[in-house]
Amino acid sequence: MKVFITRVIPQAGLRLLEEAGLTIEQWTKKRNLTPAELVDHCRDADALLSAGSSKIDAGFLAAVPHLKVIALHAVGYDNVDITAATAHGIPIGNTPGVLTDATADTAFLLMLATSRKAFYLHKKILRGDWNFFEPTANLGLSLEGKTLGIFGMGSIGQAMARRSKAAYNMPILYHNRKPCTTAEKELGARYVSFETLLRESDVLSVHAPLTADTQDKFNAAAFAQMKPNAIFVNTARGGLHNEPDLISALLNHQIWGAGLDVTNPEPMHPDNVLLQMPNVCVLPHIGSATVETRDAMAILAARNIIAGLKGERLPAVVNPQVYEGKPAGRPAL
Ligand SMILES: NC(=O)C1=CN([C@@H]2O[C@H](COP(=O)(O)OP(=O)(O)OC[C@H]3O[C@@H](n4cnc5c(N)ncnc54)[C@H](O)[C@@H]3O)[C@@H](O)[C@H]2O)C=CC1
Ligand SMILES: O=C(O)C(=O)CO
Repeated sequence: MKVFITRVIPQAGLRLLEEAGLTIEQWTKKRNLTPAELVDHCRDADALLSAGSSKIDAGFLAAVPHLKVIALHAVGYDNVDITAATAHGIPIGNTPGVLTDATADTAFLLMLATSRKAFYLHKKILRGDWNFFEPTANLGLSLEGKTLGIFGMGSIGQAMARRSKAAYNMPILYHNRKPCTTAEKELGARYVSFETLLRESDVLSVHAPLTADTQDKFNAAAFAQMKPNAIFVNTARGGLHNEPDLISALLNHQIWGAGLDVTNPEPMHPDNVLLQMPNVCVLPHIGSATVETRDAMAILAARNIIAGLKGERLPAVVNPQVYEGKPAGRPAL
């Protein structure tokens, strides 16, 4: 049995696939696959391990309906047409939980770095602009006791809230599809409307998936309702904020700063005006990028592949509907 992998992934995951006796083909070029290349490489594959943002859409799935399983090296699955995959009976695996802490750390890092203009001031030194001490220069904002707003109080949102409350005693507001009793009991978090979240947050951190409902959720109208000293943090997906509207909001001082681990498109062009702004910090989508986390993601993705090829339920499945009313899979391994 063959698995095609769209990136080079950690050895920890490859080892599991090899031990399961699978033939492995990895895409090693330093560029994304074209849709046609992805189809070509999956024609003789039994499973796909997708690490990156390859579009797994209805057209791709119709071209390779024989795939027994698709495992994502990610928790986000906005690049997958889940309805089409389910219609083809293809289980989609992802990697929830194992990357929660690393990504929450990244959101916390961006909150702190942005509040103190850390990335800009570092570049100032590199430019030879560190001349003499001025009590009124290079000033940032304190976080102690400021209000943190979480948009999407799921695993990572709760982890970000936990860190921020522990570190700066920040009162927590959140907006979510439904109330989160865990966050309310543990952190005293308060469920509020989206509008209230915009109006009352001193730091607003985004942790919801990219969906039709959340696409461009943070647009000109949203930024106009935020506090002029507010910091916007996005470690979810770039598609949740409208970049031209964010740039305008920053230039017009409608919000104070922004910390982004995700942008749209990715990678961000080095000439992007956001990279010149003192109160903006941008990272290259490294939310889950620790050795330990990426190993854990690769292992979980490999376990999803192996289970799928055995016709067993995936350890982490996005579309459990594929198992409804289906006879136990024929062992393929
Ligand atoms: N920058 C990075 O490297 C990483 C980014 N991510 C992104 O973070 C997202 C969240 O990951 P997890 O916390 O593990 O997911 P999760 O499923 O635990 O939490 C997502 C939360 O968003 C809420 N939500 C969904 N739609 C919403 C809406 N329209 N309005 C308000 N809330 C809504 C859900 O109710 C849920 O509480 C992922 O979907 C992914 O896009 C995740 C890991 C790494
Ligand atoms: O897991 C995800 O959704 C990512 O963005 C990469 O870790």
